[in-house]
Amino acid sequence: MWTNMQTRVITKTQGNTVVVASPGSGKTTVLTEHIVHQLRTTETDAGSVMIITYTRQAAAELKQRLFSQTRHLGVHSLHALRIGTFHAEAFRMLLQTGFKVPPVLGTNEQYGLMRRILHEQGFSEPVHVTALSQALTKAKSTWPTLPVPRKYGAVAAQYETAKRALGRWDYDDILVEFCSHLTVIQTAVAPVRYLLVDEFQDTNAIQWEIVRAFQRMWSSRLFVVGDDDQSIYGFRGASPRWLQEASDLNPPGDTFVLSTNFRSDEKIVAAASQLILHNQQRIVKPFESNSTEEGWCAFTSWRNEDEEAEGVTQLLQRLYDTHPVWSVAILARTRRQLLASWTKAGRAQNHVNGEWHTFHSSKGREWDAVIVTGAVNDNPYLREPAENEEEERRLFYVAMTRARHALWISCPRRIQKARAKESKFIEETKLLRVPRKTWQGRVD
Ligand SMILES: Nc1ncnc2c1ncn2[C@@H]1O[C@H](COP(=O)(O)OP(=O)(O)OP(=O)(O)O)[C@@H](O)[C@H]1O
Repeated sequence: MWTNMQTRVITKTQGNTVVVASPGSGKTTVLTEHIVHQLRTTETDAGSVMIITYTRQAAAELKQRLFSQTRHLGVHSLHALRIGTFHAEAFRMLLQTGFKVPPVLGTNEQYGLMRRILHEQGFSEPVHVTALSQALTKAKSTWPTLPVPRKYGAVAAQYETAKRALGRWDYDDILVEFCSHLTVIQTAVAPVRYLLVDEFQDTNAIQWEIVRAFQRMWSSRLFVVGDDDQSIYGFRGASPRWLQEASDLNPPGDTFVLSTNFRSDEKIVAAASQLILHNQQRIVKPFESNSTEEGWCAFTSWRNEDEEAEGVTQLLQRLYDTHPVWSVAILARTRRQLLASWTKAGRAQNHVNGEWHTFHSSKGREWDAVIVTGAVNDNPYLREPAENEEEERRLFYVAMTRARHALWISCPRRIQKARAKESKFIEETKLLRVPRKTWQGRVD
């Protein structure tokens, strides 16, 4: 049963639409329903519609949802929809212009080339390869492209020369080249009359430029959904600013706020709401749970990572025994941290169920039970200290809001033999510390 606000968004057939929404409020669901409604009830030509998702996996899931939802509805034109990431759709359009598009370097090839150049310049790796690649991505996430920081200037120039000599592009070049060839694209490619973008809070400046270019070239209608509180790709130049800007450009009646969370039980929503209130730069919006269940939300601390891993393993075992059909995820801030806890948990016990994800890769997903591990300040697993506290808080918020019924937060007081301090975000959630013995609570 849709809420009134969801119904208004789904059935809107005129003008631009901006949907600003809280976690679990049905952004992706509403976008999918909206497009089905659009195709069923209006003369919209599916070939003139483009839907942008943030990852290839999200594009595949959206396609699957659309096809399964419309199987019995007589919508036959779905195959004509263009669904993909900004990069994939820009690449396809460049190919359609007849422009000679060179092969794009895969990540391993790109890192190999960078490593060779860094080695020749006497830099050490692997930290610098990652840092260089991120610096280049960030520079090219704006339009026109920004200069890279001075530290990387010489090596970045050499990398660009070497790449050109090989006759290759890298991933970041796709959007830069796209923006450089708008005139030919406008005439050679089937117009995009309706552009829909999911996860709009993770748009960067060059992607926003592409949205604006579509509007200039083809007067494209725009439908975007996003949650500024879930903007977590600042290191790639993403900013929640464009969601605000899209909303500001819209007449007030065309911006909608979805505030009812259909995913998480009450305590989880209450704790996450408390946390995100601490961010200053955000669109203030209500956030309430639709669930009639209290749910479970608890945190505890451990002497060290080994003890934490043992606690998590016991919890997983208990969950497996008491709630065998529940989906479970174990989340950590970084991949290295995840690997460390997975190894420790695996060593403690062979039988470990659940999916293991970083906070970033948990985005857009949901599980019945979520265990957030290694919740400390100044996380030693981060290669560079976190610069943007608000983005770190958003990451923690994304992790917490993946849970449907039970959320456990866990903090080791020593990491890699050094003292670690409990994450300040835990206090901000207003959760009270639970003794280790009763941490499992909900499943005991
Ligand atoms: N009106 C509704 N009634 C019942 N369930 C709903 C309703 N709208 C959405 N849902 C369910 O709520 C859950 C969250 O929906 P969805 O994944 O679309 O949210 P989202 O806003 O994209 O989430 P997030 O941004 O946190 O990833 C899904 O399980 C979806 O089926």
